[in-house]
Order: sequence, then structure tokens, then C-alpha cells
Amino acid sequence: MVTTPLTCLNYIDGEWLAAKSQAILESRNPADWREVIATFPSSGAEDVDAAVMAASKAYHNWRLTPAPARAEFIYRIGEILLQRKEELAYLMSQEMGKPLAEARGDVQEGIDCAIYSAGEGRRMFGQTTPSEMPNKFAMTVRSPVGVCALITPWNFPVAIPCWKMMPALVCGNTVILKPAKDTPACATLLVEIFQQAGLPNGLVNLVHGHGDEVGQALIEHPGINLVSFTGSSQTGAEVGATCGRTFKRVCLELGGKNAQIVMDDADLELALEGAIWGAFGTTGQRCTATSRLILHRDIKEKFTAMLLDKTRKLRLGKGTESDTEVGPLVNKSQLERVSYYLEVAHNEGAKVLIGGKVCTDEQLKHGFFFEPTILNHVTPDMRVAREEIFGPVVTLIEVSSFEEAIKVLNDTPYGLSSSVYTSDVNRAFQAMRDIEAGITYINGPTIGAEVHLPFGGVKQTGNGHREAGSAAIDVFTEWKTVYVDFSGRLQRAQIDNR
Ligand SMILES: NC(=O)C1=CN([C@@H]2O[C@H](COP(=O)(O)OP(=O)(O)OC[C@H]3O[C@@H](n4cnc5c(N)ncnc54)[C@H](OP(=O)(O)O)[C@@H]3O)[C@@H](O)[C@H]2O)C=CC1
Ligand SMILES: O=C(O)CCC(=O)C(=O)O
Repeated sequence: MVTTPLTCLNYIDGEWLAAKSQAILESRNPADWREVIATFPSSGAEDVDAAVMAASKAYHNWRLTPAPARAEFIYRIGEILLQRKEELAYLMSQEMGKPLAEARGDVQEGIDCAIYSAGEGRRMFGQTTPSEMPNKFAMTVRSPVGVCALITPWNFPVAIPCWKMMPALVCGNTVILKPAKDTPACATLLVEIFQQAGLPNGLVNLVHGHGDEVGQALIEHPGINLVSFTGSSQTGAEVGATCGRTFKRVCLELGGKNAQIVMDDADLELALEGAIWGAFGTTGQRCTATSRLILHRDIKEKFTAMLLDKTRKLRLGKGTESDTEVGPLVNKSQLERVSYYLEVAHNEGAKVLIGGKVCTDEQLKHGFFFEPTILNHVTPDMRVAREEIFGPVVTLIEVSSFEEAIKVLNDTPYGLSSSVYTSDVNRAFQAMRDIEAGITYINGPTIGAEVHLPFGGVKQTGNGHREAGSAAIDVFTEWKTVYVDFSGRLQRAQIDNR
């Protein structure tokens, strides 16, 4: 186990460094905010400059390193992550609050991503295609993009940085990671693991600090070629606009207002498991969390009773305690945000069936705990049915038909994850076709993405890119089209006279 408080530093060009300004920030345990988990640099534009310079220098050799050799390095990281899984999971649980079982799952995603990305190093396929000309070869090859800024949130402090760093590196790019200021210790330990795997200097640089300082300096920096961002749609829109102005490639993975439909022919026990973990897993702080339950009127009463019963039994507590099922929210501002949405719900006429307030138990009063909450009598036009709450709050919406259920599901500015519980195969295929979302589960919850498939969504959830799977290779490479003419003569006339 790691002994806290930790002293975290930036990692630039192979050296652990304080911020040039020497300023520091603190990360605290969300289950008991009196406990300091780590101190870390509050960096600025000068630190970003140094990191960009290091990454640009390292890029020249790394892009020429054969992709299978780059892949071996990624694979070694996966092996070390596996050896240090428990240590990293425990630290994550302390720093971010998620229960240990979920923290292990988060690290496992990093391991899976290492194995998958390493495999891509031996594929990295291009195309060959016939040329219009005789004695001419035509093909496409993938080239790295260059120096990548990776800006990550706190909800998956290991998985999301791995989703970005591993494919970026295997494609021959170098990176600068700006982790969320709520989870600097997890990011630091992760980079230490990369270092333990034999990280060449400058390949991965870590710069801690505030988003509007470090993040902003990165997205504006002329030495950055690509920005990959996961976080709120609000910040994502700003990041996208800045990158647009400065001609940077930008990949945005933003919010969700994910729904689970439960039809009258569904297996209700199965749908219940899905709803509980989709809504309250990670305290509702997943971009794929279920925040709307769209229930057919014929099963609504029965299903709601089952849901209430199960929600009542959920054990809130510190993530590090083995029997905890729901941990705290990550920080005070998330607690305030969820409390604010409860006021909104009240003003809009929704009814709280259970929960609805900050937890005041003696054991939990020093943490950011909010009771798992179910809101009834919600209609699709209400703000609580349309805006991302990012907490343990699920809204119940009643519908009378399958068609209405799909219409309600699609009636949101977001389009990340979705789920339908039904035993009718025709409805299942209709849902796959008609749902406007990047991910659809049939008879499974809205959460639980696997690293070898594309991850991302439509509408305000992103800007058309996908993370994970081979789609990530498309983000982190440029296409180069190559023509090889072996005719030995100028074929100009043929080109012009087609
Ligand atoms: N899609 C998802 O997985 C996530 C969605 N969210 C949504 O966002 C809401 C607010 O959470 P929050 O953590 O503030 O999310 P943000 O989108 O603000 O933060 C995400 C990342 O972006 C950084 N950042 C902030 N401002 C800028 C900027 N101007 N330029 C570049 N980078 C920046 C943050 O740094 P810093 O650490 O300083 O904030 C963090 O590293 C949540 O309630 C939830 O709705 C949040 C996290 C994940
Ligand atoms: O559970 C999932 O589907 C992954 C969720 C995720 O990566 C996220 O919330 O950012």
C-alpha cells in the first residue's frame, strides 16, 4: 500500500520536477476531506512549454521506432500494471472514492488497453489499391500525428489516461498528460509505472495543475498537434473552439444523459440489476451512467417497488471498506451540483421516492456522500431529464409503447450510451437501428464498455471521434497516400488525358 500524504511532482523529459512557480495544491480524500492524500504542483505556462519541448524532442526518435517495438513497451506497462493492480486500486479508492471492486475494474481497463494497444502495433493496417496507371502501385500508410495533449477527468483516473496514452504511443506520438486535479496521485503512480517499464525521456510528460491554466496553455500551445479531451460538454466546447482556431486535431469525449428502457416483456430481475449498477455504480459519476429509466406503464409500479427495495439496501461508505457498494461524490462542487439538481427537481414537480439529500450519518459526515436517489413523475421536458447530473440520481419516466420509449430515449441533447430490456428480438433489432447513441446494450446496463470496441457518442457527447478499439488508431494517426511508379517513364500524358 502507498503511504499518504504523497508528494507528487510533474514528470518532464524524464525528471520529476516541482512547478517553476513552486506553487502546490492538495488532493483530499472525498470520503473524509480532513485527510490529505497528496500535494502536487500547481503548474503554469512555463511548465507546459518545457513539457512540449521535451515531447517534441522525443518525437523524432519515437516515430522512427518500429511499431512492434513500441508495442513491446506498451505490453510491459500492462504487465507491471497487473503486478501493481492492488496498490493502484487502493490509492484510487482513497483519492477518488470509488469502491475497491470498481477501482480494480478501472485498473483492469488499463491492463486490457495495454494488451489491445500492443496488438495494434503489429497491425496498424493501411490499404493497397489498384492504380489507374500501368506499372504503378498505390497504397496508404499511417503516420503519427506528433505531440498530443491528453486532458483527463477524475472519474476513471487510470482507465481514461490509459485509453489515450497507450494508443497514442503505439502509433508513434509523444504525449503530455494533464490529469484532473482531483486525482493527481493516481496519475503520478501511473506514470511511475510507465517509467518502470523503461520509458524513454520525453515520451510521456505529466503536468499537474488547474484546467484553466495548464489545460488552457496546452490547447493554445503551437507545439501541440492533437488534443484528446474527456470531461464536460461545456469545457469540451471551449476546447474544441480553441483547437479549431489553431488547426489542431481534437477528439472530444463528453457528457451523457443515458437511458435504460424496461419493456413490459422484460426479465425484471435482470433489468433491476442493470438499473441499480447503471445508476448508482461509481456514485453515478460515469459518462455512461443510467440517469433515466424509461418504464413501460404495465410494469412501472412493480419495477419501481423492486427498485426502491434494492436501493434502500445499498451500503454507502468509504470505498476502501470491503462491504461498501456506493462511495462518496468526488468533491464539494459535485455534492453542491447534485444538491442543486434536487432543488430543480422539486421546483419542476418531480417526486423524491428515496434519498434526495446529503448523507448526515455520523460515520460519513466528513465525506461528500449523497443518498442514492429515485425521482418519480419525471417528464421528458424537465431539466432533470435532460441535463447531466453526474451523481446517484435516477429519474423515472413512464411510457405506453415501444415507439414512445425510443422517442423519449432520443429526446436529449446527448447520445452516449443506451439500453433496452426486452425479450422480443424484433424490438431489440429495432432499438439497435433507431436509437441515437454511440453505444446500445440489449438486456445489459448502460455501463461496462470493453476496450477493443469503439467508445463515444453522437450529438453533444462528442465531435464524431471514438476512443478505444481500432477507432483510437484513427484518432492518433494521419493517413499518407503513397504512389510508387515503376514504369520508368513519365506518365504525365496519361494523367492529363483520362
Ligand atoms: N464525460 C465524462 O466522463 C466526464 C464528465 N464530467 C462532467 O463535467 C462536470 C464537471 O466536472 P469537471 O471535473 O469540472 O469537468 P471539466 O470538463 O471541467 O474537467 C475535465 C478536465 O478538463 C480540465 N479543464 C478544465 N477547464 C479547462 C480548460 N479551460 N481548458 C482545458 N482543460 C480544462 C480539467 O481540469 P481540472 O482538474 O482543473 O478541473 C479536467 O482535467 C461533471 O459534473 C460532469 O457532468 C466530468 C468528468 C468526466
Ligand atoms: O462503464 C463504462 O462504460 C465506461 C465508463 C467511462 O469510461 C466513463 O464514464 O468515462
